[in-house]
Amino acid sequence: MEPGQLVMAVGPLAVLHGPQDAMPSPDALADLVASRWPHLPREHRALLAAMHGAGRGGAEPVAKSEGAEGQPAASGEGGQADAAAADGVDVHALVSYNAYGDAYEDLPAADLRGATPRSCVGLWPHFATLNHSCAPNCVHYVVGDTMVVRAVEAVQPGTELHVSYLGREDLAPRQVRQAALESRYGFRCDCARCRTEAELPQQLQELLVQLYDRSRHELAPRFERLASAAAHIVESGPSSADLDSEEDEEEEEGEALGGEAAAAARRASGGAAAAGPALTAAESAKRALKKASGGASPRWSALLAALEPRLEEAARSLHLALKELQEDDVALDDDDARPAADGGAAAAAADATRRQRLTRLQAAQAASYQLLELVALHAELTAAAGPGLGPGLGPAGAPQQAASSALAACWHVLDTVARGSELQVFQASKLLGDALRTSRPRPGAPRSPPGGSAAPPPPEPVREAAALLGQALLARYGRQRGQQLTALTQAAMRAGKEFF
Ligand SMILES: C[S@@+](CC[C@H](N)C(=O)[O-])C[C@H]1O[C@@H](n2cnc3c(N)ncnc32)[C@H](O)[C@@H]1O
Repeated sequence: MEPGQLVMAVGPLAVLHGPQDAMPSPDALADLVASRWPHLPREHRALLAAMHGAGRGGAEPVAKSEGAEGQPAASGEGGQADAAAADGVDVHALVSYNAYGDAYEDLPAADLRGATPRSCVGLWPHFATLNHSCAPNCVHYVVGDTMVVRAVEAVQPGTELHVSYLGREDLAPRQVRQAALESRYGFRCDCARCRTEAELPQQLQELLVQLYDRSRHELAPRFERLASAAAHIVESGPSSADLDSEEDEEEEEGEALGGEAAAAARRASGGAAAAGPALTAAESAKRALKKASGGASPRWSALLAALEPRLEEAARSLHLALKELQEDDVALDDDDARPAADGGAAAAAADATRRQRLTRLQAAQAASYQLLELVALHAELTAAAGPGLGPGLGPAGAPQQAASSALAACWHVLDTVARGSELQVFQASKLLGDALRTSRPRPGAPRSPPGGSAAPPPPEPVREAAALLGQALLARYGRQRGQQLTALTQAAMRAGKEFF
């Protein structure tokens, strides 16, 4: 298969939809299947009964349904569940192992169809035959009712196709990923990425877990405070927010979040593929800043500045550990590093091999994604805070450049473990949006070179960002050309802007 090639586009046997960010519970899906059981065609019952964990008594302990934590046991199973049980099927077990749920369907596809994106939870029997890998060779997403699966790299005959079951927990260290898979799906992951990560020096593995915890529990809450402060500015104007004293700020720590951050937290707890709280809290800080008319206030800038040394300290310890690892390792072996002599097919095969043989450095970078993302967001917020307001501003343009290169680093990490993910598409569309904005001629500047009538070629950063977006779009949506590609690119950029 080639990158972007369609593996399947299949319909569900049962699906429930809800508004975006309010995913119906898997228990409700199990109830639906149980209530319809006596009326299902025999072949559908056979398909369901053949799913992993469906057999009563034969399954491992049932994983708790995602997104249904704290909810009372589903009602209404009654006699209908007995009908399934009489056929030897445990409907709740089969749903918990095989159902797919998402807080929102594919956003660029919904945009292109002019549809309002919905959440969903459903059973797609063909899709449920795919096993998990933490660095999968396929990407999957829902368009309307259809589950779409595409290869994201060249796949040789006989190679197993994998998807990721984890959503944004993909970007956590091995211990976190394995614990999630074990508790939800009852297996211990031993994929190529997990094995590579297990080969990292023990001290580095511990540091990666520490930094992940720190990103989520210490640094992300500070971004939440930033979001609360910006939301406050939106509601009451910059002056009153600036009057808050330092003591107030300390007291606020850990308090209920502002509107934007609370929405982000709700989103984060929405379901299977919802984003991790660290990421959404930081993203919401940026969204809130955008809404704050007049940009950053001095207080907001002070909070941003206070974050800098903490992030820097964490980033420095990671940087030193990775440098040490790099010195120990030959990152790519000679075969992988040599350019392919015989054209596209060989290059594609080399690319697939490289991804399957993730280097230790790549595995360590992927496990520290949460921190890299926060560093990138901090750089972005600093650039957005405007000249003279942000902390540590160097020469004009420097904060924007720092933000772009941090974002590009995130894109490359995603390319090793989450190629074709919506996050990779959105990071690339953000890069392109920023590159286009900074390359836009200033008001009053001549639009084309004096004496020349042809439009100038796009500046280098724009071309580079467009190429990264093109690669992510190819992996996720397959080969597109001409107007279709233009429409898809624009939809991805609109959806990315909405999302972040
Ligand atoms: C949706 S099913 C996938 C298809 C399943 N393997 C089958 O034969 O029907 C999910 C279950 O497959 C198994 N599984 C999926 N990925 C796995 C992996 N990487 N290693 C071991 N077991 C895996 C686990 O038992 C998990 O609960």
